[in-house]
This record gives sequence, C-alpha cells and structure tokens, in this order.
Amino acid sequence: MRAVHFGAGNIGRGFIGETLADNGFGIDFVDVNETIIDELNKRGEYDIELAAPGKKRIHVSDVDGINNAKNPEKVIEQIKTTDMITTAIGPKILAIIAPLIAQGLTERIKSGNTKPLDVIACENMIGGSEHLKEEVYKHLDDDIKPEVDKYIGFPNAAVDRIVPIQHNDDPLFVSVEDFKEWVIDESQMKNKDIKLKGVDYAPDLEPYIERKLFSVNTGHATVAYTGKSLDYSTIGDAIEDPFVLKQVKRVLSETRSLLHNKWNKEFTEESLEEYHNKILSRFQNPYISDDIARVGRTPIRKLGYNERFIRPIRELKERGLSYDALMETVGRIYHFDEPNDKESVKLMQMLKDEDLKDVIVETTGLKDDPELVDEIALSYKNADKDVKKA
Ligand SMILES: NC(=O)C1=CN([C@@H]2O[C@H](COP(=O)(O)OP(=O)(O)OC[C@H]3O[C@@H](n4cnc5c(N)ncnc54)[C@H](O)[C@@H]3O)[C@@H](O)[C@H]2O)C=CC1
Ligand SMILES: O=P(O)(O)OC[C@H]1O[C@](O)(CO)[C@@H](O)[C@@H]1O
Repeated sequence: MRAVHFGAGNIGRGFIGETLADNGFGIDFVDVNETIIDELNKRGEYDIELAAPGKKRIHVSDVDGINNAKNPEKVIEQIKTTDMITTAIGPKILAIIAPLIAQGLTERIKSGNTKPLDVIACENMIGGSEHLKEEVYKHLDDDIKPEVDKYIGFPNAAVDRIVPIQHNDDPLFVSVEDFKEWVIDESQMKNKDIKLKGVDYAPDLEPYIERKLFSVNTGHATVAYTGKSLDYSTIGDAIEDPFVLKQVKRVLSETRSLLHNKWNKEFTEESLEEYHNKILSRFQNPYISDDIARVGRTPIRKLGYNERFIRPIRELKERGLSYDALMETVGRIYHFDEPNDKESVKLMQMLKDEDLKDVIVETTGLKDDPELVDEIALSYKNADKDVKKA
C-alpha cells in the first residue's frame, strides 16, 4: 500500500507519516522544501522522538519525496495508483495544491483505475477535506466530475498532536509530544476497507473537530496571545505565569459550556473537564519548547468567522452564555506584533491605516453583528490596561 502525503513538515512527518508507516504504507511526501525532499530521497527513512520521559524513538522507513514545484508530473503519476491521499500543509495552501490533485484524479480515472480513494485533509480547520474538495472540483472538467463523485471521497478529519518548530541538525528528525488523536468522518469515506490502526472513525466528525479546535487550539492560542502581551516568547514560560494560567482556564471553561450545551449526547461535563485538564498538562509539557510565534502564527486566519475564537463567541452569545474571557483574548490578538509573521505585519498595518471597526469586520467577518464588533473594539482598547493590572 502507498500514500501520497502533501506537506512533509512537522505534523506531516511527525504524525501522519508515523501513522501511515505503522499501518504498512510506503509514503510519497510532496513538498516544495528542497532540503527535506532531497534528504527523504537520499535516505528513504527518518526518526521521530517522543518528547516524554524515556524519549522513545520511532523509525519510519519506505518514504520518498517529490518536489511539486519542480516535478508535478511525478505527483500525478503517483496519484494514479495510490491507495490514499493525505495533507498537512496549512489551510491556505489547500487551494494552491488543488489543481495538481485535480489533474492526478483525472488521470487516475482516465487510466481506468476505479479503486475507491479517500483524500483526507489533516489541517486545523472545520471541514478541511470538504474545503479541499470544493477547490479540487473547480479544476475538474464537467465530464469527469460524476466519476470523481463515484470513486473519490473527501472525509473530514481532526488531528491532534503538538509538534513544535524543530531546531535539529538532521532536517528530517522530529520531536513530538506523546499524545496523539486522529479522527476521520467515516460517513464521507469511499474506501471503508482501509481502516488505519491508531485512527478513530466517527459517524459524524462535527462534535469531535469542534471539541478539538475549541479546546486545544483555542486554549493554546490563548496562552500564546496572553503570554505575548506579557512579553513571554515560549508557551512553557507563559503558562507558568498565574495570570496566563488563569486566563486559559477561564477560556476553556467558556468553551466547555458551549461544547456541553451543544453536544451533551456526545460529551458529559466530567469528560470535557478531564479532556481540558489533560490539555493543560500538554501545554505544560517540560519536554517541549514551543514558540509563542508558532502557536499565535497567522493571527488574521485565527480571527476568522469559523475559527477558534469568533465561532465559539458567536455560538455562546446565541445561547445567552458567557464569553468574557474569550473576548478578552480576541482583544489581545490585535496586539500580536510579530515582525516575521506576514499576517501579523499586515494586521498591524491595517490598524494603522484603517478605522478600528472596519478592521474588526474585515478580519472576523462579523458584518451582521455590530454589538460584537463594539465589544471587540472595547476589548482591543482594554487589552493593554488588563495586562498591566495583572
Ligand atoms: N504542528 C502541529 O502541532 C499541528 C499542525 N496541524 C496542522 O497541520 C498543518 C501543517 O502544520 P505544520 O506541520 O505545523 O507546518 P509546517 O510548516 O511544519 O509544514 C507545512 C509544510 O508544507 C509545505 N508547503 C507549504 N506550501 C507548499 C506548497 N505550495 N506545496 C507543497 N508543500 C508546501 C512546507 O514546505 C512545509 O514543509 C497546518 O494546517 C496545521 O494547522 C494540525 C495539528 C497539529
Ligand atoms: O496550526 P495553527 O492552526 O496555526 O495552530 C497551531 C496549533 O497547532 C497545534 O500545534 C496542534 O493542533 C496546536 O497546539 C496549536 O494551537
């Protein structure tokens, strides 16, 4: 069995690669990073280390690399016969790789390969594979679409494992946390014969992706933005500050109330509390050094309408539940000044050039909720004051 995996970065090598290899897959990693691709081809293997007591090593073999910028034909060739396609490349890059996936699927169908195939986007976003599907379909000819409908699935997925930016001499080596969770929406799969060990299959992914995004990602980003406002540069240092710890606990208690209200058949209050306590201990993992710049990266994306802050705020408001702590964190996002992060630089410039409320509407998509826009504006103005009070 072989898989084509787009994005040979931290989560690609450090989680998806590990799981596929453990299930007997050979992996064709697709990436534009020449160093990584060359090294994958030279060695055909790499190592993962668990950032936990004992520092267990995991060896991944039968891998190679394809540079999609230089050798797109080879990607198409592999898609023609592959058994699975996965991505961990970043939500915004999905639209960029979609034309190549469309070409590969077209060639696959035209070659007579009607074996069902699933394309699974493993990104931190709600509806990642469905979004990729929409992007791919924009590049398919009308006559091929019914065939793709028939044989190609785009099941949504949630992946959870903290893999910080790596600072190793070996460009393939990756240190990852011990915890891992990968859930795939079984109802959207076309090839149900391939069930990976180490992966959970859910009849409906929505509760699981929301639980993950509004817990791990909302919580981690809260530590990043609150920590940044207090001048910390790592998650580990920030969460040792009682003010930051209290803030993330308040935020998680708000998202917990939403998750329980919305998904009470799936999750009990106790199970959510246990889940959140586990997450806090993962943020405090002394074996991992994670940069605030990474966890807070791309702040404009993270302010999105369906993203980890605005969506829970909207849904808590609809239900008449409290979202004060989430709102405080949102105010701090607009102060996230990271000169190496293009979106942060853009956000800082927008705040200089435009009216504050226009920037809020543009970044959050809250054009129909002036009340929330006012609250965010106030939170932005209070953000400095709040922090000084701490
Ligand atoms: N790092 C983590 O802890 C987790 C990350 N994720 C998600 O996984 C995705 C990837 O994140 P990371 O692995 O952390 O990022 P990363 O930056 O380590 O990896 C992304 C890879 O995509 C490659 N890439 C970028 N543009 C490309 C293009 N046009 N064509 C081919 N390759 C391209 C980059 O060269 C890089 O190797 C993101 O959506 C993230 O939200 C999900 C769960 C955990
Ligand atoms: O990849 P994004 O969406 O920028 O967010 C970074 C997130 O990835 C993770 O490392 C894993 O989900 C989180 O810890 C962190 O919140």
